[in-house]
Amino acid sequence: MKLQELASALLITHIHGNADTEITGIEADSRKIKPGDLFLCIPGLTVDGHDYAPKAIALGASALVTERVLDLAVPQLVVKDARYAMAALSAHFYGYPSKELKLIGITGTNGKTTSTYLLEQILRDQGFTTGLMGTIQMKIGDAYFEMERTTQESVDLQRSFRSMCEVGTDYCIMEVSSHALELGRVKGIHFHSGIFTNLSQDHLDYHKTMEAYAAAKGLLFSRLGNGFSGNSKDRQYAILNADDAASATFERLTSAQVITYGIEQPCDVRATDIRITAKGTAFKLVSFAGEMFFRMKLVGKFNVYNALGSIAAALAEGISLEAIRESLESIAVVDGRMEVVDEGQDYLVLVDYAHTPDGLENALSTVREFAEGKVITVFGCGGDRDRTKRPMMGKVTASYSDYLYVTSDNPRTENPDAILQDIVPGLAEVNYPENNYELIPDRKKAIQKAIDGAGPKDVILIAGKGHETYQDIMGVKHDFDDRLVAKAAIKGRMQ
Ligand SMILES: CC(=O)N[C@H]1[C@@H](OP(=O)(O)OP(=O)(O)OC[C@H]2O[C@@H](n3ccc(=O)[nH]c3=O)[C@H](O)[C@@H]2O)O[C@H](CO)[C@@H](O)[C@@H]1O[C@H](C)C(=O)N[C@@H](C)C(=O)N[C@H](CCC(=O)O)C(=O)O
Ligand SMILES: Nc1ncnc2c1ncn2[C@@H]1O[C@H](COP(=O)(O)OP(=O)(O)OP(=O)(O)O)[C@@H](O)[C@H]1O
Repeated sequence: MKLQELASALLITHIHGNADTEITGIEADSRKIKPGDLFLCIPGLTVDGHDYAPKAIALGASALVTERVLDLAVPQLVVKDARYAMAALSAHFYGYPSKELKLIGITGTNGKTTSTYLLEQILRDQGFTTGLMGTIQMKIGDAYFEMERTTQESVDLQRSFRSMCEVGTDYCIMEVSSHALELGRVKGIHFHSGIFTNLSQDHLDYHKTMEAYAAAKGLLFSRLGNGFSGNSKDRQYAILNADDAASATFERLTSAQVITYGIEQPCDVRATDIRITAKGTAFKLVSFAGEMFFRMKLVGKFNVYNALGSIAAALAEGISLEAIRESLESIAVVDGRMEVVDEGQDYLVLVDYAHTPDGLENALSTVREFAEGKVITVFGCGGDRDRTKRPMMGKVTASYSDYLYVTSDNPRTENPDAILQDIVPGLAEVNYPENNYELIPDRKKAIQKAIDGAGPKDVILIAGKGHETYQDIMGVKHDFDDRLVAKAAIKGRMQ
């Protein structure tokens, strides 16, 4: 594509340099430049992409997008906001692929990953070709890719959507993080529907206030507005959790058709008569499409919410309640979410990704409902992330646990002992007895100790890492998988 053609996406008519320069790719990271690429100079939060322009040119970049003219011998598109330009240009370069897919975005503090898998399963069982994007992985056709972030940068998103179109994808289900919404990563993307799971404290290191965090989430719904999805005449849906106060605001922001789901408040898709055991969840579904009993293998009331959001989205696509039930009942586990580590021991070991105060509260209140013995929790808090969450997470775990092992969870560049000390005031807040907890920064030792000390029928919840297979210490990712560590410890104890 010629540079001039690309510039038309931004209504730019003046180009510094040769407007006929051929652009064969588009990239915002100098380390990934290939000859012929347009390099976007993004002023970041840590470094300025303009500083990497010479490196990009040395690797073959044929033109630049800049926020100021650089004294470099390649054509330049000078823009006011390079991030915005990145979103608009990459959508244009890849031919607006999101208009060729039915894209369902899922946002909220907790439950995004789980919900993507539930909805994906329902749609696949109907014979649709699905793509998926989220924290654990991206799926394009039959290929799987590991993800660096929950929601990619706009260039990578558009590229991925184009690849999905090429393999005949009908639906893409993607997690949309608040960072992505705030940083404009999803600008210029046509969403068919949006699902909101819930809102509770997280990521305040970035958003600073809950109001700003909520406003970022709301951007998904304010964009779902014109009643039509891309070029097609399909109706857009905003699927909102009626039990979360933020939904009322999102409902006001959107002009898409709203479908509400929940347990407590009157709504369109509602679960009643909920039963929760260590083996799964049962509930009666009452909806505009009829009533039906569901029996899922997924554990926890929060998974009823995740199921309800997916049921509402699937009903909006015209899928029958019977078919939805069959799909949901076939799902055994979502990677690292309430995953049971079973070596035949007489106590229950669960690995769960809960890493927010609300996520922990949901996971632990569920465990409390079925635990016949003591509840023992192993958990920690991430380094270089929202510090105000730490005492809150301490308070929540203490409120629901009989014994606690406070340990490390990706300390990153922080001192692990200092993070543990930030959690302790939360325990004190609920007068948690000092001899009911131990601070063990070494996560492997903490898990081993929890398992060695468990009695018959006790439940050990190992929270925070879920599917993750590393521990980030000083920016280095060391192999670490809670499930493997727990398995080895259980076997070790049996010998
Ligand atoms: C807060 C945030 O999201 N920051 C993202 C942002 O960083 P930044 O603006 O500081 O960028 P930067 O690192 O200063 O770089 C500026 C520019 O220079 C370029 N550069 C940089 C170095 C170089 O050698 N060459 C080069 O070209 C970069 O590609 C970039 O275009 O742009 C970078 C480039 O795309 C991202 O890597 C970075 O994500 C960081 C790693 C991150 O941790 N993001 C997390 C917080 C995040 O996005 N999380 C959400 C939510 C997860 C959840 O819900 O739990 C997610 O969607 O994953
Ligand atoms: N609907 C929900 N409400 C509250 N907590 C939930 C819900 N669903 C899952 N959780 C808890 O949050 C944890 C993370 O779930 P999941 O990975 O689905 O969320 P997520 O929104 O994708 O998280 P992240 O943005 O950090 O990747 C689970 O392990 C569980 O403990």
